[in-house]
Amino acid sequence: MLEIVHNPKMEALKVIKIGGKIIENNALLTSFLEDFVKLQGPKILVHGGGNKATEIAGKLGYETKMVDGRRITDKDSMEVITMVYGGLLNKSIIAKLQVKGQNAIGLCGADGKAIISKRREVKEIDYGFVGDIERVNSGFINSLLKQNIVPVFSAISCTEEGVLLNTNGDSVASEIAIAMSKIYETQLYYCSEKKGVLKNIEDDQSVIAELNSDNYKELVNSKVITDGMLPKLHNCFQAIDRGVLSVFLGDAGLLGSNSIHTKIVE
Ligand SMILES: Nc1ncnc2c1ncn2[C@@H]1O[C@H](COP(=O)(O)OP(=O)(O)O)[C@@H](O)[C@H]1O
Ligand SMILES: CC(=O)N[C@@H](CCC(=O)OP(=O)(O)O)C(=O)O
Repeated sequence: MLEIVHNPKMEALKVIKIGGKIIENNALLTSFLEDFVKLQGPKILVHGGGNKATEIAGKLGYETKMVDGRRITDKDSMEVITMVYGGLLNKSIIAKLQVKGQNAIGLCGADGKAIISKRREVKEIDYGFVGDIERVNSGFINSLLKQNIVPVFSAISCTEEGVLLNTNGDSVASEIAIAMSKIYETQLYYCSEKKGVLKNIEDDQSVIAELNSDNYKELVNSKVITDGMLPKLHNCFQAIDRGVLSVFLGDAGLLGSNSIHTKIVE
């Protein structure tokens, strides 16, 4: 594995991802955004919104199919995704941040050619318009940070040919954090409905304080870690292996003081 030497002279950057279960709960979203606004220094927000996309698709008469926590995204679903993630959710979050005095700009991967991806190859499953990230335009993102504008990314990337692709929000956050690590000492935070990785999914207090890759593999094999937590933790360890200084998982209160959480360690 590549040895990563952190440069203490680099400025700190925080990349924070919030899941759809926080966005759809107004009280949770408001208290999260209050903590987010209070964070000093450069910061980037990434948001999901899977549940809202499923709800709106249902109202339009489209059925949603998920495989291993990933959405099968046909042409109709991709139109819903673009409207819901890139429009409704992204712009609502921006409006809430502006009211709290935080200047922010809402983006998807096509804006500023920020996140370029490739359509996922069809193997056993055809995921449709789903993208795997190839590169992140760290220079463009940094130009926004230097103007004290907070970039807020939805979970949409774009191919070189200009095709918008639905992209896992956790992967968007980790790939941005990895790319920005060349310029900043980057910390990555995943805020979801649970306080962290749980030893027992039935017990919300059973948070594992520190998780390394060996414990992680054991917990996957013993099926303690399942569903959306699988791709999330894969992204966490990718980030740590590829230059991100630290990674934390917690709930909507993760940015507040004294919150219980899981720290990913090497
Ligand atoms: N061991 C575990 N600890 C915590 N959550 C887990 C665990 N195993 C599975 N999960 C599930 O993973 C979910 C988090 O993933 P996901 O739904 O993709 O988050 P989000 O959409 O909020 O980013 C939790 O809500 C929980 O249902
Ligand atoms: C390819 C894929 O599955 N993309 C996700 C992107 C949204 C997301 O990640 O939302 P949460 O963080 O709320 O789960 C989806 O459409 O559900």
